[in-house]
Amino acid sequence: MPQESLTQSKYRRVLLKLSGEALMGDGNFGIDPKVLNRMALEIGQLVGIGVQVGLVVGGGNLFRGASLQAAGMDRVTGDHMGMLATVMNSLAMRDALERSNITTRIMSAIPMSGIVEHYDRRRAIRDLREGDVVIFCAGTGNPFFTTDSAACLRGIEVDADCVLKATKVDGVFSADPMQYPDAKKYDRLTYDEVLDKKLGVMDLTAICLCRDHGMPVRVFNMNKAGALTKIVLGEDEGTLIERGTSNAK
Ligand SMILES: Nc1ncnc2c1ncn2[C@@H]1O[C@H](COP(=O)(O)OP(=O)(O)O)[C@@H](O)[C@H]1O
Ligand SMILES: O=c1ccn([C@@H]2O[C@H](COP(=O)(O)OP(=O)(O)O)[C@@H](O)[C@H]2O)c(=O)[nH]1
Repeated sequence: MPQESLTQSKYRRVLLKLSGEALMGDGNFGIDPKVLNRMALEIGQLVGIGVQVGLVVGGGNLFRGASLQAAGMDRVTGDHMGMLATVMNSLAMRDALERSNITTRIMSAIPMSGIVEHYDRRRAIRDLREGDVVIFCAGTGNPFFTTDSAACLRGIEVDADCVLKATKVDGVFSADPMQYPDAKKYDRLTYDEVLDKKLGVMDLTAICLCRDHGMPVRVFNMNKAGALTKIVLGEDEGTLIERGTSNAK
């Protein structure tokens, strides 16, 4: 790991959350290989400057328990399908990363011998220290949770400096910017402001977990080329959610 590079970056270790929907690109289901390759490139830039990268990939491009339930399926079965969807996305992401010569491990919350390793926190930390990208798949392993919560949980467990939530929008807004184009973007928010204002960018369980453990979360637009690298170099991209004061009023 290049020591002089490490001094440039604001973070030593990050937990990056990619939504499953981001992997669809312009499609409305599945995985777009062009998007995978672009993300691998961006993640490779982080690894190149010495940042340790943990990754959680969502499953919403394939299955979501809540949508399957709305179509009549048992919720827990739907959530199991959603968690398995995150495994498929993670396999595709590892493939893209390894084609870019980035050593990558996948650890699953649900044992899946022969396909991926079972999650082991100490092993994950060792692998991160060695510069491998570690993808945490199958969410938390439990129904009724989301991969946002899984990302925050794993981020806290492996002692990441920040959870970086990649989305389709530029940060956290006063209302969903997809529905309300006039919504105001926040640069900084406290956890309690996100909860009090019910800002829907991340589920509330995830925000509560981060609040209780002081884990900062930065929400940013993954479609902006170079945004991820700017963030680890300390630039003010997107919205930072953390303890303390804000500009939200
Ligand atoms: N207050 C808000 N600020 C920003 N985005 C919001 C807000 N409320 C809802 N959203 C929506 O949340 C989405 C981000 O969540 P994400 O996990 O990336 O998507 P999804 O849940 O569809 O997979 C954005 O695309 C945006 O439309
Ligand atoms: O700990 C978890 C994480 C995910 N899921 C299921 O997996 C689906 C896909 O995850 P998510 O919706 O978070 O994906 P994203 O929105 O990031 O694409 C969810 O809808 C849930 O059905 C779950 O049951 N438990």
